[in-house]
Amino acid sequence: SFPERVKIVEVGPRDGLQNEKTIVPTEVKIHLIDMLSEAGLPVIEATSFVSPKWVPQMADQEEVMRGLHKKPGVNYPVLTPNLKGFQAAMKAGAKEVAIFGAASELFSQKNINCSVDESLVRFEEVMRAAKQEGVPVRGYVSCVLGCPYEGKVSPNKVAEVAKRLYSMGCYEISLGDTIGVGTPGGMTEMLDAVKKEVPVEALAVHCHDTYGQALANILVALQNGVSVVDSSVAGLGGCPYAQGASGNVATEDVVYMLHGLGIHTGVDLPKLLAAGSYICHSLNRRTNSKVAQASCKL
Ligand SMILES: CC(C)(COP(=O)([O-])OP(=O)([O-])OC[C@H]1O[C@@H](n2cnc3c(N)ncnc32)[C@H](O)[C@@H]1OP(=O)([O-])[O-])[C@@H](O)C(=O)NCCC(=O)NCCSC(=O)C[C@@](C)(O)CC(=O)[O-]
Repeated sequence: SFPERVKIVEVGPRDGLQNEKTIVPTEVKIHLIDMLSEAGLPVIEATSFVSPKWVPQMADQEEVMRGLHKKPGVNYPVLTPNLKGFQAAMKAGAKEVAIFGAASELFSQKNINCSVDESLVRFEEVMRAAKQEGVPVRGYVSCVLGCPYEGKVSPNKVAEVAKRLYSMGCYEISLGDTIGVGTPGGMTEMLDAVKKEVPVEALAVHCHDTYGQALANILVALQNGVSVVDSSVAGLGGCPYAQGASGNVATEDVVYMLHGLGIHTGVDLPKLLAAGSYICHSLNRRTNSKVAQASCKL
């Protein structure tokens, strides 16, 4: 059986754009976020407070936060890898943050320049500060179904990192198939291990679509009781520290599948398609959403 309602976490403005080679103008990012909120998305990850030397595309994080038109009832979380990022996010008016760890040592080193254990110490600092400010924190675990540097990742390692993030106070744990290598069997095995440590109500899946497996993996996650799905409008994206990782599953395709299953999302598909078309036009690139491609031909 499937959940009646699924919360979609739109990560296009952050995960989708962070890897674009040419700097996307701040006003384009803001307009995209506003179109996504108008389309009914309840959570839009807006930007990240990371080092501009590491991810130049996110260097305008403060302007984005100040420029977007906050729609009542919509959350605009931002990534914060450390206390410095958290403090900058608070100054820019963020009301929710996300910390991002990994189930793979090498990925952690490449992505945030520290070991998994060191990252958890940094995240504890962010968590303490967030608790003081009453700010909810989401936790990511990357490489849950494979790592670009280590290959296979053990479901037990994923469960251990997820548990640590949950125990420190993350209200939701997003399980990232960073390079989109997973298949439904691997997703089931990984979720079985994680569900022993973290209640399924607190889990989200974050699937990249590199091998075309994302919708199948999401379907399996829904059958396992997961009711939060991350996705990216037009299937934008890729992680700058995961070579060859293509975009997230397209939000349009997730919404189409969910609505087809009779699952409520609150998202208006035509408005979402318009947001996807806007950003593809601005970036001069083709959409990765099959639903958007099909809708253009209709
Ligand atoms: C984490 C650090 C900062 C460590 O980087 P570091 O070099 O180890 O940090 P440091 O503390 O030694 O500081 C070095 C310099 O960075 C500055 N700095 C330090 N912190 C910040 C900050 N928060 N904001 C702005 N500046 C910062 C700091 O002030 C200093 O500046 P300098 O003195 O050289 O001028 C770095 O590795 C970094 O920024 N990494 C970015 C990683 C990233 O954004 N990756 C993509 C997102 S994760 C992802 O896409 C996966 C996900 C979430 O989508 C899920 C999935 O698909 O799996």
